[in-house]
Amino acid sequence: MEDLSFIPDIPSGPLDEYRNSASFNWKRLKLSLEGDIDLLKLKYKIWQTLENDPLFAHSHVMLTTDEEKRITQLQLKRINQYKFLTNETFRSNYSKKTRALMTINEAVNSLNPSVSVKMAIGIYLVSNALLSLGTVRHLKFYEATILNREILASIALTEIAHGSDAKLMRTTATYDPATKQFVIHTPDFEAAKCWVGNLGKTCTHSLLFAQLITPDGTNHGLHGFLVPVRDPATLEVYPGLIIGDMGEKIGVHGIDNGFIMFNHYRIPRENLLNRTADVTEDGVYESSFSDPSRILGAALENLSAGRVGIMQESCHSIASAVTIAVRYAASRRQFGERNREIPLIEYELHQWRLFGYVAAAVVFRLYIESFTNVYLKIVEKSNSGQRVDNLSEAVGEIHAMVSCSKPALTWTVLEAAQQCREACGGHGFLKCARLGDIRSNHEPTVTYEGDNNVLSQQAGNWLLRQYEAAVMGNEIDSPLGTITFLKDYATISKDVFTCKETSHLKTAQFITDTYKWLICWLLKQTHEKYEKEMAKGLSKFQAKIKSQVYRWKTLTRVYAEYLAIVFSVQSIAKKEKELQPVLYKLFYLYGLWSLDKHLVELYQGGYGVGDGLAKLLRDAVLELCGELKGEMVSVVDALAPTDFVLNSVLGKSDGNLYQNLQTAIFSNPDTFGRATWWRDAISRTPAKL
Ligand SMILES: Cc1cc2nc3c(=O)[nH]c(=O)nc-3n(C[C@H](O)[C@H](O)[C@H](O)COP(=O)(O)OP(=O)(O)OC[C@H]3O[C@@H](n4cnc5c(N)ncnc54)[C@H](O)[C@@H]3O)c2cc1C
Repeated sequence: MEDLSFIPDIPSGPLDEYRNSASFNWKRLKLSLEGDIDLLKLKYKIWQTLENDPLFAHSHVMLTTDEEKRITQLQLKRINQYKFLTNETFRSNYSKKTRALMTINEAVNSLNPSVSVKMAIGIYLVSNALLSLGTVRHLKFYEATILNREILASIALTEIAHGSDAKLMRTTATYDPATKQFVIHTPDFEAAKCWVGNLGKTCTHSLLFAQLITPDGTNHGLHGFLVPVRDPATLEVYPGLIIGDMGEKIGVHGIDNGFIMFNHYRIPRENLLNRTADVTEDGVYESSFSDPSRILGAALENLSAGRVGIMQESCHSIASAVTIAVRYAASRRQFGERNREIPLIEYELHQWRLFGYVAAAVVFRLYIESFTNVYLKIVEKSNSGQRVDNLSEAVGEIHAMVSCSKPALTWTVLEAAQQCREACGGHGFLKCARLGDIRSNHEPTVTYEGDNNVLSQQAGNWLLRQYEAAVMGNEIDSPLGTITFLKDYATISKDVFTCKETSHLKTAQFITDTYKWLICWLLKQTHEKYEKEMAKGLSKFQAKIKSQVYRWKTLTRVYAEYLAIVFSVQSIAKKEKELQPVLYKLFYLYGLWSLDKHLVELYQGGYGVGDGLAKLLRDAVLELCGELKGEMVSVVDALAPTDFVLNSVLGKSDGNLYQNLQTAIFSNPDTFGRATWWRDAISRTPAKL
C-alpha cells in the first residue's frame, strides 16, 4: 500500500463521532478519487508551498477590484517562478505533461479561481492553440509562453454584437502583399472584441480570431493570428489599438477582462497560425490537407481542452461547496426532543438537499478522471501521427461528449453552490463562509467556452445523426461505444418498469438500463418533432428551433448524465474492495437522484405505469441518504482540499464551528470600532434618554 503520510491528518474534534462511523479510510478514498499518487503529491506540494508564501495569505477585508487584479497578477507571476511544471515533465510525453498542467490548474483553482483562469487562458490555452493551429514558425512563441513564461496572452474571439454566432464576426485581417503584412481592422464598436480575459490591463499578446481576406477580396472565414498588443517592458498599448477594461463584474474579480478595437493595425504575415491554411507572400490563399490525422487531433485539442479544464475545475468547486455544507451540517444543532438538539445532518430533508450533490461530486470526479485519460490518449496518438482507428468518428463523439457534459456539470455545480449556501443558513451568507465566492466565481463557466444552451445543441446534432443511422440499419459512429446500444433501440424502447422493491433499483444495471430507455425515447421524440416541423414546410433552422424545448435540450442533458454514470461505474469496478461499498452507494444515489428529475419523461413514454416507479425510486433515494449519513463527513474529507485552501470559517476540518466563527468575526479589522462617520449618524442635538 502506498505511503499516504504526505496527506496531513485531520484534527480530532466534534466531528469525530461521524468520522468514526465511516466504513472506509478517507485518505485511501482521496487517493482513489485523484487516481494517481504523483498527481496527488503535486497538489499537496502546491497547496503547502502557497500556504507558506505571504503573497497568498487570505485577506480579512474586501479588496478593491483593482487590488484583486494586482494580487492575482502577482500570484500568477509567483506561481510561474515556483516552476511546479518541471523541465523534465515538460519534456515528457504529451499525456504526462498535460495531466501535470491540469493538476496545477486544479490545485490553484481551489485556492483562487481568478489566478487559475488567468493562467489557463493566458498560458495553457494559448500555448495549446499555438501548437495545434500554428507551425514551426510559432514555436518560439509557444516556448516563451508555456516554458519560459515570458508572454502572458489572451484569446480574442467574442465581439460586442456576436458571441455564440462566431461565424458572423466582423473583425477583418486583410492581406497586403506590398508590405507582406495583415491589416487588422474593427469596423465599429459592435465588432470590438470583448470579454477577453487578461486583455484589460496585463497581456502583451492576443490570439485573435478574424475574417481572413485576400487581396482579391475573398473572405476565407475566421482564422487565428498572434497579435502583439502591449510593449512587454512598459505595458503601454501599441499605437493603432484601443484597449480598455470591461469594468466591474459579478465574479472572478481578479481577471482583467478587456475589449480591443483595431485601426488598420499591421502584423507580419508570419503571425497567421498556418497549420491548416496559409497566404503566400503575393497573397494567394492555400489550404493544407497534407496531414489530416494531425489536423483532426489538433482540432479536437482546440475544441475541447478548455472545456475539459472547466469540468475539472467544476469538480473542485463542487467538492469545496459540499465540504463546507456537510461539515456545517454535522456540527450545527437545531431542534430536538427532550431538550436534546440534534445536528442538521440527522434531518432527512437536509440529507436529501445535500447528499445528491455530494454523490454528484464523487461521480463527476470519477467520470472526468477517466474521460480525461481517454481524451488525452486520442489527442496524443493523433498528434504524433500514429494511426487511430476511426479518428474522425472519435473526434465527433468526443466533441459531443464534451459539448453536453460541460453544461451538465457546470449547471449542477452552480445549483450545488446555491443549495450549500442555503443549507448553512445565515452564516452561509458571510463572505468568510466562502460559499458566495465559490458560487459567483463558478457562475460564468455556464457561459464562457461555449454558452451551455448553445453548446449542448451540438451534442444533439451528433446524437440525432446516430439515431437516424440506427433506424436505417446503418453503422453507428461511436468508436468510444457511448451510444452503440442504439442498435438495440427497438428492444430497449419496449422496456417497462417491473421492480418490486427498492433493492432492485439500487443496482448499476437498473440505472444504466433506465438511462438507455430514456435516451432512446427522447431521441425518438426529438426526431419525430423535427420531422413534423420539416413536413410543415419549415427550414432545417426553424425546425430545429421548434424541437429544442422538452426534447433536444432534455436529450443532451440525459446523455451527459448517462456518460457520467457509465464512466464512473466502470471506474468503481477497478477500485480497491474496501472502498467499493461506499462508492457504489454514492453512485446509486447520484443515478436515482438524477432519474428522479426525469420522472415526467419516464411516465410520458410509458416506462412507468401506476405509482410504483415514482414511489420506489424516491424511497430508494431516501434509504440511500440514511445509509450514507454516517459516511458523509469522511466522504467530504476525501473530497476536500486543505483548510487553508478551502478557506471557509464554516468548513474547517476541526469542526469547532463556533470558536472558528468567533475568531473570524472578532478579528475583522473593523468589528468593534465606532463608525468613522459617526458624526453624520447622530442628530444635531442628541438627547441622552
Ligand atoms: C467571465 C467571462 C470571461 C470570458 N472570457 C472570454 C475570453 O477570454 N475570450 C473571448 O473571446 N470571450 C470570452 N468571454 C465571452 C464568452 O465566450 C461569451 O459570452 C459566450 O460565448 C456567449 O456569447 P454571448 O455572450 O454573445 O451570448 P449570446 O450568444 O448572445 O447568448 C445569449 C443567450 O442567448 C441564448 N442563445 C443564443 N443563441 C441561441 C440559440 N441558437 N438557441 C437558443 N438560445 C440561444 C444563449 O443560450 C444565452 O443564454 C467571456 C465571458 C465571461 C462572462
